[in-house]
Amino acid sequence: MAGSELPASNRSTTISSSTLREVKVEDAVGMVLAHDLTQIVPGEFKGRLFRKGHVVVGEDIPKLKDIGKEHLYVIELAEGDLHEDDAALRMAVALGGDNTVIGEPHEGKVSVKSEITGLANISREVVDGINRLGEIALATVLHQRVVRPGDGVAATRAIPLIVSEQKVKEVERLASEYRNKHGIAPISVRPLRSMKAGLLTTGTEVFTGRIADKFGPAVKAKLESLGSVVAEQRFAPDDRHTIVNEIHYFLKQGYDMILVTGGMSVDPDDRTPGAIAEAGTDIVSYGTPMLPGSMLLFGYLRGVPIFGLPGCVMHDPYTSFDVLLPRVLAGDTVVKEDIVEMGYGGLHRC
Ligand SMILES: Nc1nc2c(c(=O)[nH]1)N[C@H]1C(S)=C(S)[C@@H](COP(=O)(O)OP(=O)(O)OC[C@H]3O[C@@H](n4cnc5c(N)ncnc54)[C@H](O)[C@@H]3O)O[C@H]1N2
Ligand code: MOO
Repeated sequence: MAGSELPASNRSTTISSSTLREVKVEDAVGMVLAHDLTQIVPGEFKGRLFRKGHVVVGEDIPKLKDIGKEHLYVIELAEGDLHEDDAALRMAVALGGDNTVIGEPHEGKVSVKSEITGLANISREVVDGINRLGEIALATVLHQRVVRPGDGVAATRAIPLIVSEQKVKEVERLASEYRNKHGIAPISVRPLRSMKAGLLTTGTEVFTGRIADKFGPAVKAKLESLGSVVAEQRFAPDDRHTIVNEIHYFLKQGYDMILVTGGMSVDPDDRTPGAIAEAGTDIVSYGTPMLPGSMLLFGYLRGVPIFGLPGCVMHDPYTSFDVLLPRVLAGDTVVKEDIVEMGYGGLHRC
């Protein structure tokens, strides 16, 4: 029942059986705003100028005109329809789970934020299924991304001002189907365990003191930023036998993880991959399809995760180590297919 032939002040639109009636801003004094109104001043401000529920007063009129509003809506919601804020909120409540917190509706949007440092668990299947429905939108970070307290993990949004409740019920159905099947919400954050690592730094140039060690501080900082520690660091020359012995020493100490740095590439003095294998490691992969970090080795030595860390981990903030370390800390068993999948989207720097 769109009435475009009527004067603007009387114009109304019907969505499902709800009605949106347009009122000229000059006639809107005393009226309650039906939704948040946004102002954008590039480089200065983007946000809510007026909040849903605000009662319009005379001095609002020039401000409303400044943001391009000549008319405001009066909403008469029909049974079975939802206001954008309520739709976005119900979606977020249905989707958000462990270690997430849901924000207040804002301009038809609700954010789901992380409460902890952890690994985002995002079901791509659920996200795509929801975005196929139309009229509603769900944007998320990538699955397995490290998030910090307060980081956004997802945001829900209603596209029109009024959304059929059926759409939201379908979101709720998809979310609860996922929860029943996987025992976790489709959008959640998995905590990281605190692990103690043994760190072996190889390289004759470092062992003999020709150059100062730069790997130790870098690896310690990476672990500490995720709540773990390097419990002990030791040094070895580029000698396979010594490296094997040092790895076995760490194993005996009962550390949760063993890290070996340097000597991971193609030179004759690069003894680390051979030594890790000789120590008895079940190698999941030597080589990862990600740059930087392509020469990384990952395996398990009697169940203990062991990494061979190539040179770039020393100086690059985001390498294959920064992808795999949080997976290990989250308690995942890393398999070959996890490594295979790192190549798609894995080019960060070369
Ligand atoms: N021809 C090829 N060259 C390179 C390849 C390749 O496949 N073919 N791979 C490249 C990649 S990727 C990496 S990463 C680097 C280095 O790999 P390595 O792990 O073998 O590193 P190193 O040879 O042991 O050392 C390289 C460089 O870094 C210095 N270093 C090592 N450890 C320390 C330390 N603890 N503190 C300070 N500095 C350290 C070392 O002295 C060397 O200057 O290889 C590429 N090349
Ligand atoms: O393993 Mo290299 O570290 O890709 O740069």
